Amino acid sequence: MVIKHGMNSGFSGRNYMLASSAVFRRQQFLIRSLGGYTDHPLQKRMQEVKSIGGPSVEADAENILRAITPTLDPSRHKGQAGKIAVIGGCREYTGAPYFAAISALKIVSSLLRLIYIWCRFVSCFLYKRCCSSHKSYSPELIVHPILEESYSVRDEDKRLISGKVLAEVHKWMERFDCLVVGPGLGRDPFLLDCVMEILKLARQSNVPIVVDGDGLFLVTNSLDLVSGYPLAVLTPNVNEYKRLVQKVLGCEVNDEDAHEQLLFLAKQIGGVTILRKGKSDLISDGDTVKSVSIYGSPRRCGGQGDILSGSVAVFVSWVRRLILAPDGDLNISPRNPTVLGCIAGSALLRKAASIAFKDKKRSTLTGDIIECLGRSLEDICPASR
Ligand SMILES: NC(=O)C1=CN([C@@H]2O[C@H](COP(=O)(O)OP(=O)(O)OC[C@H]3O[C@@H](n4cnc5c(N)ncnc54)[C@H](O)[C@@H]3O)[C@@H](O)[C@H]2O)[C@@H](O)CC1
Ligand SMILES: Nc1ncnc2c1ncn2[C@@H]1O[C@H](COP(=O)(O)OP(=O)(O)OP(=O)(O)O)[C@@H](O)[C@H]1O
Ligand SMILES: [Mg+2]
Repeated sequence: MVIKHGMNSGFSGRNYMLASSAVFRRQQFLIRSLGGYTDHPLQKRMQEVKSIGGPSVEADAENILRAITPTLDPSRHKGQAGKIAVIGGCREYTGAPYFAAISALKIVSSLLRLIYIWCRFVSCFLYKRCCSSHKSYSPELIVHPILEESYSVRDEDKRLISGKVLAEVHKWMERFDCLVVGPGLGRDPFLLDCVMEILKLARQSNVPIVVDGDGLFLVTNSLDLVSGYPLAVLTPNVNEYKRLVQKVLGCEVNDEDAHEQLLFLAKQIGGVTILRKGKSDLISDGDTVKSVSIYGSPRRCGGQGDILSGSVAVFVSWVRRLILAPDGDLNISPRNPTVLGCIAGSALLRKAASIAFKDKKRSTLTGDIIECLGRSLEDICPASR
């Protein structure tokens, strides 16, 4: 089987050798772990996935979601539906990475159990608090409390500590199907330096990355981290988008020409995929613009963006697997997985939000929406199909 490269064209010399061997190892790993993923409906779903490029700006989101979602197959074992890592969390924001991780876990149901959260490690006391809060939210989450903030580390120890963090992440990197970077990460400079190295490592290993929350603060100030990487997805909210537009385009957000501006922004960042969250979610990879306007919820409780980032990560990894499947069509543009994943993630979240709102009205909270993810998925893509 021939696998097309070309996703890391920015590497040269020794870096290229290192990167390409990491890419090769990772592709081999993905193919090995695809066992059981070559079900008969795969061909049909591949055809459906290819039909995304229609002329309409409004995406055929529910059909895309159905085409991407693997059938439930008793012959599969845990982890075969994908492994997602969420890198985020700090003393203030323990909720955000949890929302992202539990959403990914709920969507893949019993097929995925390996979710990793890297949350900040400040001291034994905070380590216990941060770690135990995640564990008590859900014992199914696997938590790696390894990140630290500046004030808990002496200057002379910083190199050593960041080396240890990277070594720990490196052990797992090639097994991940997607990283979510940034929910509740905070803005501590030392912490962000470590995450910067993790992003570089993910890119060298060809792992898709969904950047959200404070991860967007980081990449907006260091665009090289994602620029030209087709497996990067940025999911800015209204403030994060404004900062991105100001930094990259040097102007203000223009809602009159929202589609053109988004297209240009994605192009300027070298073809990354941007999902601009709002009344309609707008998605562009610099080549095309799609929108998802499925009715959601008028309630704007904090945490819906975190659900979205976890959902997008799952769908991006599923499209990638479809593309890399031994019987799959490897000619699909490498950019497509991220656009398709964004469309599906957005559709799922918005439908879940609308179901939750019907029941809870003004008291709808993020937890209520997470509880409706299963029904949302079932409504669009029944488990019995
Ligand atoms: N329950 C939770 O733990 C939640 C945490 N969240 C996290 O909260 C963080 C902020 O997200 P928002 O959507 O509020 O971000 P926004 O950028 O929309 O708003 C944050 C506001 O606070 C300011 N700000 C934040 N940190 C600052 C700092 N260190 N120095 C100066 N100004 C600062 C920003 O400039 C902005 O005005 C993200 O990491 C996000 O993931 C949200 O996801 C909501 C849920
Ligand atoms: N005005 C709106 N009307 C309807 N839906 C919206 C609106 N704004 C956002 N959404 C939906 O809510 C989801 C989350 O977007 P939001 O702007 O709340 O993200 P966020 O601020 O990053 O959230 P978080 O609090 O998790 O950080 C989006 O996917 C979008 O579908
Ligand atoms: Mg957010």
